[in-house]
Amino acid sequence: MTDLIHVTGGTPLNGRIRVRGAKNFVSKAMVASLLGDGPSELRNVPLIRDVEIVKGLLELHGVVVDHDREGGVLRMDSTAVDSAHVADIDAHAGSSRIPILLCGPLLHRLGEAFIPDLGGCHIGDRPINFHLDILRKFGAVVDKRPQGIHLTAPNGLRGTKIELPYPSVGATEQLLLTAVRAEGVTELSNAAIEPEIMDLINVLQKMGAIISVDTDRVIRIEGVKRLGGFRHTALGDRIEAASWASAALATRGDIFVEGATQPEMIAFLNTFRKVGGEFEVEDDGIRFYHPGGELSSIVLETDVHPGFMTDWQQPLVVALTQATGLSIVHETVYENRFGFTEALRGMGATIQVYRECLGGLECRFGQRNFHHSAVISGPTPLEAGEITVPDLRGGFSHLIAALAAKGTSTVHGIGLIDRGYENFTEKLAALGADFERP
Ligand SMILES: CC(=O)N[C@H]1[C@@H](OP(=O)(O)OP(=O)(O)OC[C@H]2O[C@@H](n3ccc(=O)[nH]c3=O)[C@H](O)[C@@H]2O)O[C@H](CO)[C@@H](O)[C@@H]1O
Ligand SMILES: C=C(OP(=O)(O)O)C(=O)O
Repeated sequence: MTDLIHVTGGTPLNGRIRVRGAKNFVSKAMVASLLGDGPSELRNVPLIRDVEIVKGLLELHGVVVDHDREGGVLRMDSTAVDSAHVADIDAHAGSSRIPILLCGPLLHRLGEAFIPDLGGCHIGDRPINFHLDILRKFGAVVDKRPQGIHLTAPNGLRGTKIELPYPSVGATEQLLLTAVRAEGVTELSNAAIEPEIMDLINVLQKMGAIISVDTDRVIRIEGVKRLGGFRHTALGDRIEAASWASAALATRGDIFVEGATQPEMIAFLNTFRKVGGEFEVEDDGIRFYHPGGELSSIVLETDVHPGFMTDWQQPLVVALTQATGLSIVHETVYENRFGFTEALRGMGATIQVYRECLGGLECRFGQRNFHHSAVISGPTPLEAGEITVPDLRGGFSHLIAALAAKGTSTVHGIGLIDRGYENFTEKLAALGADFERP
């Protein structure tokens, strides 16, 4: 298969598809298995590239992984974890952001860790200063080398008190994965509380950890000496669900997303309704549909949970090109997440990006040189284009634009989409899309 897809747009997407476990949880639960003495079993695992990447990382460290791909079950046995394979792990440089989360588990298991340069979507600088500050506070010694970061813990890891400058998802996970086996008590203030983090806490508690979460973003962990394995079914992927919902809206379609769940999508559902989309929540999923007539423009700010998440922003912006009036979107989580709008402009969308904060939320990017607000004027018919995928969600957004556009578009670099969307071409086919992946 080549890395491109030809899409002939203009057909509403109609039908039923299924989403499985969340990319942003499954990969972390896989890392958690490294902390356990016994075997772990994770169910509802999607076939996405990030799972393959983390499987490779675990295997490199001696974890025996059995993957029932169709059944979506991963069995991970970390009994034989024995070395950090410093040279080999370099092969994972640039693959995803997950390697940084191996620090705590490897320091506990081996007293040493080597982390190659990270990958992930290019939607901002994505520094790891919070991660390294956390690890240092636990007592780790961090040595930055040209090809990555080497960590040791000569005196073991000890519980600590930390306040995050910003409720970072990854840094909160870093702290959890390190604190559960550190000596003593750890307290984190200004923690991220995304549903994927709560499910990671579920996993860690099943393994034997003692963790409490207060309503004011404070997480407290009492370190324990050993953890066992876990058996767990991953929560569904609310980003994938929202992406298909946005595709239904942009193509005037009707999609039932099996596996989508309401509690994790409250903020998205509110916004979807304000734009004019309709939805019906069922026990096994959510039906998202365009009810006919015009869509409404909205004012939207992305935020940490329980706000409107940044990963929902890009697919929804495509639907907003079809709404009547001016929509304003203020991106407050990443400084550079509107790059994908350039291709949309090339397809006929009217989108202007601004350095200013167009919204009321306090944001870290306001007085700096980042185009992090967008004004979308609609409705604008979209014309087919030749597009190159910039990042995971931006790529899916381009796909939606091509599906909504008149004519045949060519989307290059769709391999990036496989990182977070399971079998998306099969799902497109099930929804009646007209496309060819040569
Ligand atoms: C694999 C995974 O789960 N990825 C998700 C995770 O990314 P990730 O965990 O990388 O995102 P963070 O929540 O850490 O990042 C949020 C903000 O904090 C900043 N920051 C973060 C860490 C740090 O050490 N220093 C720092 O300045 C980042 O640059 C960004 O501006 O949460 C994001 C926010 O919901 C999602 O968009 C990503 O899909
Ligand atoms: C930004 C994302 O992922 P990552 O952190 O893996 O780059 C995403 O899932 O949209």
